[in-house]
Amino acid sequence: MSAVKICGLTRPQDVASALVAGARFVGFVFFPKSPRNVSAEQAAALARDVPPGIMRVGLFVDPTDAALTEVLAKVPLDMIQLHGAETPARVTEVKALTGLPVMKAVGIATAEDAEALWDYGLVADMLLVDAKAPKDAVLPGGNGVAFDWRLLVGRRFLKPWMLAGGLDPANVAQAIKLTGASAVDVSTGVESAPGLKDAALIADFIKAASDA
Ligand SMILES: O=C(O)c1ccccc1NCC(=O)[C@H](O)[C@H](O)COP(=O)(O)O
Repeated sequence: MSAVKICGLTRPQDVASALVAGARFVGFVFFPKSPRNVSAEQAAALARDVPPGIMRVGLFVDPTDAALTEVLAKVPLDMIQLHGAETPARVTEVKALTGLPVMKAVGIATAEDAEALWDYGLVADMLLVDAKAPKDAVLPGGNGVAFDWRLLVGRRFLKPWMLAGGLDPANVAQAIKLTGASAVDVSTGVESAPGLKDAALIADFIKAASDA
């Protein structure tokens, strides 16, 4: 049974759908170019109704210290997700600055990309193994693109990790079986439109992940 993170939540009803269906992580995107971007005030309202034990994850892309501090002053987050080009040293800095666990996203397209997982595993608390963004993409993640999951077969990880990238209710069981992922992350695959989650797709996704 894999734990599920539903990322890019923007509406109270979507947070409720994720919680009712059994999500263990909920993600809020702080990246103005994203259709899933939320302000600190919006995120604070969304995060307030999340019960203890469910991880509230704030997703940032190459954030400044000031940006992190400003959001954390308003939003009760449990984990920081770094989804930009942050170096291992920056991951360490963000952990120290925020006092929160950090999950570092690593984009994978080739076996060489996957090698970076080792260095980030030395410093991050968790790894998000995601597809590398397409060259012309505006967003560094959340593009609904999958990578070749066979690149992970037999790979050892230094830290707990989540599989992401182009997952949906139809393919998540196969992805879990192939990679052995004990946690999975989805955004696009449970949306009716960018930034708008679909309750039935969320429920189908979590059931498929739980049954895998
Ligand atoms: O979702 C966004 O808009 C976004 C913007 C900038 C960086 C990352 C972003 N999303 C990442 C995620 O939602 C997930 O952590 C993951 O990559 C899954 O995305 P998807 O392929 O859409 O399921």
